Amino acid sequence: MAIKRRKISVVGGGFTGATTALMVAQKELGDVVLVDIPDMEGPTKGKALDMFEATPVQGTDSKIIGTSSYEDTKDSDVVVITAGIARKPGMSRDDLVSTNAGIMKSVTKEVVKHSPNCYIIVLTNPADAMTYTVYKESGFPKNRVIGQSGVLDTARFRSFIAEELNISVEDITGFVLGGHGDDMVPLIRYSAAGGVPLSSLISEDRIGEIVERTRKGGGEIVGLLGNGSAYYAPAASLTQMVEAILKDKKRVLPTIAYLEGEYGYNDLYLGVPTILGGDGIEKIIELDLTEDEKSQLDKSVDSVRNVMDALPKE
Ligand SMILES: NC(=O)C1=CN([C@@H]2O[C@H](COP(=O)(O)OP(=O)(O)OC[C@H]3O[C@@H](n4cnc5c(N)ncnc54)[C@H](O)[C@@H]3O)[C@@H](O)[C@H]2O)C=CC1
Ligand SMILES: O=C([O-])CC(=O)C(=O)O
Repeated sequence: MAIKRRKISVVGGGFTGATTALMVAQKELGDVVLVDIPDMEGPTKGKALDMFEATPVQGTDSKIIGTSSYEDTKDSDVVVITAGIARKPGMSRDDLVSTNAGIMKSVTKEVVKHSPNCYIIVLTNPADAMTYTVYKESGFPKNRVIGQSGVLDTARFRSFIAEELNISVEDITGFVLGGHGDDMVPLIRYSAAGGVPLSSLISEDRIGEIVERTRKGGGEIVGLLGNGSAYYAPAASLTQMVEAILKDKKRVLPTIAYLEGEYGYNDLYLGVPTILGGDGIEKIIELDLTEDEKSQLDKSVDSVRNVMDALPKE
């Protein structure tokens, strides 16, 4: 049987969605379908066509189309959901909950109807609660519904550390746990530069400042942009996750995963270290936490549960 190209659909053709479509195509991970609402059909088609016209120059054979019809997404291997509203200065991610929960429900119905076997990656904020909403609405097994927060939060942390030490970003490893909010938990004990623990390279006070900047990393960009939120680093993070699944790379990446007892939490989507491969979240890695780390994680979980309490009830 002939080998078929992979198909990746990106729902929401705004800043993050369009940038993700471009990055996924640049990596030749498959053909890309960018979907938005009917009112946005023209701009969505225009963006996709513009990207497609870049492919001869870039030497990449990905087809890219824009559409408002889910028929075009039929039989996608991976669907990335970025649909919804983004925050503006003065807002928290949690202020988006009711509008975006409604959008998640309607989008998920269409995704499931047209691609019943796909892997779904959710970006839309508040990301932990939106991933939970998509999981419940889809009826998919938990390994096929994955949220994005930790790759981005860890990338921010790694960038700031690399800048501080003036060494390659590639040599910095780290993990950020917890909800995608201002009390996420960067795990210093598991962070290193070229394998050397951070605590022996940077003072405790300075690490504290970098942790704080990481926690507020999304807000820093919102403040600078003035009308919307980050999209280059979020799109790069989504692309890495799509690649991990489609190439069955079994990457160790922090993702928003469904917990059933892991870390002591139940019926909750939360950022934790996972193995991401050809079957989605193939494993949740349980790290030993100190009392202080666990209490920071509990605080982050309380924030996620508060947002979940604000989800529209059935
Ligand atoms: N989890 C994370 O790490 C991050 C999450 N985000 C979140 O991602 C979401 C998208 O952000 P941006 O792309 O910057 O926003 P944007 O406003 O540029 O794009 C959102 C797009 O979704 C579309 N849309 C709205 N309802 C839709 C529906 N029912 N079906 C299909 N498309 C629909 C809009 O027309 C718009 O084109 C926001 O909620 C933002 O907070 C953004 C960055 C990082
Ligand atoms: O800050 C926001 O609203 C968007 C986001 O989640 C991020 O950039 O981390």
